Amino acid sequence: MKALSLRELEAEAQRRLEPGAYDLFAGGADDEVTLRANENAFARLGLVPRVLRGRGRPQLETTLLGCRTSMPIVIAPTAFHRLAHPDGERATARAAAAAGAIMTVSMASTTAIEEIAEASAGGTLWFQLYLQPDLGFTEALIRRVEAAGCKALVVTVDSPVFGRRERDLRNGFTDLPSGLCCENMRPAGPGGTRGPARPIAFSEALSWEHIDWLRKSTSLPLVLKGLVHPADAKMALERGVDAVLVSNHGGRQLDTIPATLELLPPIAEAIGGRLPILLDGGIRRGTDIVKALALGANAVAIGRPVLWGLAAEGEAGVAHVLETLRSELERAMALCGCGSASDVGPELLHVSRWEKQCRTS
Ligand SMILES: Cc1cc2nc3c(=O)[nH]c(=O)nc-3n(C[C@H](O)[C@H](O)[C@H](O)COP(=O)(O)O)c2cc1C
Ligand SMILES: CCCCC(=O)C(=O)O
Repeated sequence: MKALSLRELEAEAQRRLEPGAYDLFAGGADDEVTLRANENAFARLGLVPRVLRGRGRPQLETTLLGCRTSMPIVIAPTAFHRLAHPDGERATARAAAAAGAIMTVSMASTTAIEEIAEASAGGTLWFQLYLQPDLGFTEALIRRVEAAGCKALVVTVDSPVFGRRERDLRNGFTDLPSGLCCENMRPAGPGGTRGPARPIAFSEALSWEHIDWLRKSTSLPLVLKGLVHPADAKMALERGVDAVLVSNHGGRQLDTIPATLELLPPIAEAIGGRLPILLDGGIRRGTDIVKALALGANAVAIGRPVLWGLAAEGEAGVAHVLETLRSELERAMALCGCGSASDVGPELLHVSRWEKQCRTS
């Protein structure tokens, strides 16, 4: 039987995965406060629909950074797809392309970007980058990514150091199993060969100057991933980036960051419509997407659900995730009286009486 919801799909994936791999995908940092907060925030915010607006079937197509997409749902970068399923990132890319959705390939993919691009066969790929202190290596990787046809660089800025994931420490999960590696981290060797994969470096020295350097190093649009402070959103505007992705890394980096949904309104205010805003963290239902759009996001990104689909059924599982969320979003918009994203606004959100009182007192 096909999973009816993304939550059912997670249960199916958990049955299929080694416990250590499940924990690696499911887990967060420290006490996992942020991990839980992301999903809970959606449940706490109510929707108050409009009726009798006669808007017809909701239209979900949209354009992000010049890329057409069938719906405002992007695949967030997640590492190690071949740990979820032997077909790995190729399967994800095929499912995304068939659904007309954008896939963000992780720098820590277990399949090389060129092979993912081949599997994607004309689908839209973005590439996620951890800026490496070795700028020569970073630049060579950017050239690789451009040559493979990726349409944007998603630069992750929330990881000056790696978060502490206690499930992995408890499970002794420190390395990928033999035969798997971060294929994009293999520098070019002589005669078209590739050397052994380098470890991904996390650097506390990264600064806005590196973003300026990146801006000059590529003509690809730049998305900053992992912004949660409105002051940083203003900096992003000044530095000429092309979009921001409001993210707390799915609760895997700094624990106790509030839910991304709660952090979105001040960021949307700071950006003031001048850049597209994406949000990730805890999106599991079509109604979650309506809430993110109502608070100012142009699109959302999904991380773990894609891994659950992949683990459960490979390409067909990822296709099922995308189709489930697409149809849930369409139904939720119809039930809210919305014919397109432009109908989705804060008037649909329920601000409880006690919240109003807290704000005014
Ligand atoms: C297993 C796993 C691996 C991840 N790998 C990366 C990564 O390589 N690069 C990155 O920027 N974010 C990575 N993320 C964070 C996701 O891009 C995204 O921010 C997060 O998963 C969104 O939350 P969700 O899983 O609740 O949808 C990873 C998340 C998970 C769960
Ligand atoms: C070295 C791979 C990093 C993947 C990542 O970002 C995550 O697990 O959250």
